[in-house]
Amino acid sequence: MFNFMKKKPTAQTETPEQQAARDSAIDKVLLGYHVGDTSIATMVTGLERNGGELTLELRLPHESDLESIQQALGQLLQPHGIQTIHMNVRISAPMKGAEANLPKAMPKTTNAMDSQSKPVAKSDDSTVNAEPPITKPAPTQASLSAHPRIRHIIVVASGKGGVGKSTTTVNIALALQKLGNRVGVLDADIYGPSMPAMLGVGSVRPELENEQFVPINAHGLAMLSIGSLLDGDNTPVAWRGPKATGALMQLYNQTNWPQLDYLVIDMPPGTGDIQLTLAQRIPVTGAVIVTTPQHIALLDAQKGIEMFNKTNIPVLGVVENMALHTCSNCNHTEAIFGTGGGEKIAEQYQVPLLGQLPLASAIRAQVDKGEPSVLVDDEFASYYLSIAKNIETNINKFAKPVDDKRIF
Ligand SMILES: Nc1ncnc2c1ncn2[C@@H]1O[C@H](COP(=O)(O)OP(=O)(O)OP(=O)(O)O)[C@@H](O)[C@H]1O
Repeated sequence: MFNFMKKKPTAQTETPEQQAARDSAIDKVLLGYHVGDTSIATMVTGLERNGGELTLELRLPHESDLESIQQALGQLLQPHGIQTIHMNVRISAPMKGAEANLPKAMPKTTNAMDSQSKPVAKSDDSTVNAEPPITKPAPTQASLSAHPRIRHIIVVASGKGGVGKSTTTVNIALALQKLGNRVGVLDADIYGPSMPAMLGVGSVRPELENEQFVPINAHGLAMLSIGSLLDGDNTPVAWRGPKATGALMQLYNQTNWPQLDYLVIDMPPGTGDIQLTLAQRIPVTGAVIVTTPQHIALLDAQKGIEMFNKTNIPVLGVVENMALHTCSNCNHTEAIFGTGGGEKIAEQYQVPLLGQLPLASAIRAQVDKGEPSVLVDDEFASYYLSIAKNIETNINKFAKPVDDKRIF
């Protein structure tokens, strides 16, 4: 089920349970309604509900019959308490050379009770009007409510792939658990979901309970990965745009997360649309940026920090991975890539340097075995524990305001 819900604080008297039930019913309607052969849920790029008022952002195929979509959704959603639907529609450009008679835009507001709604405006100018701008501003972090059962959401990001983000995520999550916290992990790395293998649960599939995913118990962590939902072994997922963000939002929203002190999200590498959308839709307490000492990785890390600054997500700090080399023969540790990269970036952007990690074949060997360093408490566990302690020290000042209606 797709769920793009952003709950706005309203004067409504819905309890969180009622909100969740209504949101879930709306998701089902969207999932079950098809445009051509495709569920309209995959065309939703934004969704917000405020009581009986629903705002949908949609990207529809150019041949869509907007008027009948509008009326059908109105009728289907009315039994679920939706009286008004606001729709902002982008129409995909037609195939080159195709005849087109594209609608300009949906009427801004539709009364779902009114089956005699006005015809959709049409335009003959397909080139100019194929992509009418979305007029609604993107959601901001300040407008997102905290998850009812999750105290802190931490995203672990890197501007560049292969810097050890997932290895660091899994070890930090285990370290936070070791410090006495209830911890969940959401593997959002659609390009190479590696959490299940790193936690030794690669072949386990999550169960469904009341149409919600039940996270996999991975050494005490509540883990869910886009990889756990794929049949293939290590095939990178080439999803893009709304489909990817829709699937990831579904993992976040449609999962029966237990009571958690921390949900650690392993983000896809990079600073593109998917990362930006996730950062705008999930109520994040703070971001951890993983980088390596090499200059190019640092430049990419800067892009990451700038993206989080733009979306008003506090950067909890930078982790410099593979900063030191530990010789597997003599255990001597040395900064073979030079020193000071992480410190420089931390200083420049006024963010803490949470820690520096050695490049050590044992760290790789442990995650390859599905038994990360912190789990087996090897000589590298203390580095991750120290980072987790630094995160704990910093995080409370960034905590999201707690909703009065929280159910714990
Ligand atoms: N500190 C380290 N010492 C030695 N090897 C490491 C270290 N950190 C990560 N690795 C290894 O580097 C490789 C890449 O790590 P990882 O998959 O965590 O990176 P990533 O940034 O998540 O990659 P991607 O962006 O492709 O998902 C893995 O083989 C991992 O075992």
